Amino acid sequence: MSTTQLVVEHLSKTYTIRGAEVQIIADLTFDVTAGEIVAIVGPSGIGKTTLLKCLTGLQSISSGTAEIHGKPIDGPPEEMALVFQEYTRSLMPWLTVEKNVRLPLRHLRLPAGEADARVASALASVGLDQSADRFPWQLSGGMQQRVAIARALAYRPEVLVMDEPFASVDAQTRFELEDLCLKIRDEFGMTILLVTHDIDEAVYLSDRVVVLGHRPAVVTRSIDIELPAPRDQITTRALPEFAELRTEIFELIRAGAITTAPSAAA
Ligand SMILES: Nc1ncnc2c1ncn2[C@@H]1O[C@H](COP(=O)(O)OP(=O)(O)OP(=O)(O)O)[C@@H](O)[C@H]1O
Repeated sequence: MSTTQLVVEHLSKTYTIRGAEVQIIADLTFDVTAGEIVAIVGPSGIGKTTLLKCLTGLQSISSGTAEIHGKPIDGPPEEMALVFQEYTRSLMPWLTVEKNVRLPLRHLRLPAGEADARVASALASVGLDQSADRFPWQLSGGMQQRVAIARALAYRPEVLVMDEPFASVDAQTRFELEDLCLKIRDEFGMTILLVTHDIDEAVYLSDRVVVLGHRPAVVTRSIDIELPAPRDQITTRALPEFAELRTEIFELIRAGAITTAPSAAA
């Protein structure tokens, strides 16, 4: 039976910019089921990162609600872990890979041996078990992003939230990291919520794509991606349905493009 995990109702967000109230997000309503991969897409500057910040408690919600398992989100929920695009800024360069992955476990007060087991298993899941003693700056960009993902995995969140996680790596590494996401979801039953600019990535990875558009932002469409599983970088992307979904989403994003600069709320 599917369980609704995250419920967003009439969420709006207003920033104060140069003394004026500017509404960025207007009245967003959607939910996420446990174990789903949901991609949020939309034109640049629409408010995708702002939405993730509201859902992860890093920014306050101006009105409406976001709840995880029925609990209002009003600070970083312990059920979530976040992976950002900028892995160079999220990893501690003076700590080894192993110590970076262990870092968020400190406050969980795990029984002896449990932290070691989680770190070892997370590093093995991302294929970095041989690199535990190296430092982030000794690794490639793709490997560093794997460390950031391993750190989130070791924490065992129910929901993994990622903001353009693969934007800074080369195309081949990007495909590998996308497949790693699918593997993580299958292995750990984790829910994944990600923002991406890459429409093909959104279609390839997701069970559902939520398209944001207009200013202030609304959900212009929530599209179920019913492509067959298991997904495969070559055969899935070659399917006619894949091309149809890509075109549909591209047109929705174009139609929802922001045509005016942010302006003060009425
Ligand atoms: N802390 C803040 N204070 C004031 N305005 C902000 C703040 N953060 C973002 N904004 C503004 O909110 C709008 C949405 O920004 P946001 O980064 O959420 O968009 P985005 O869709 O993630 O953009 P992109 O696709 O380019 O990364 C932009 O106009 C941005 O300048």
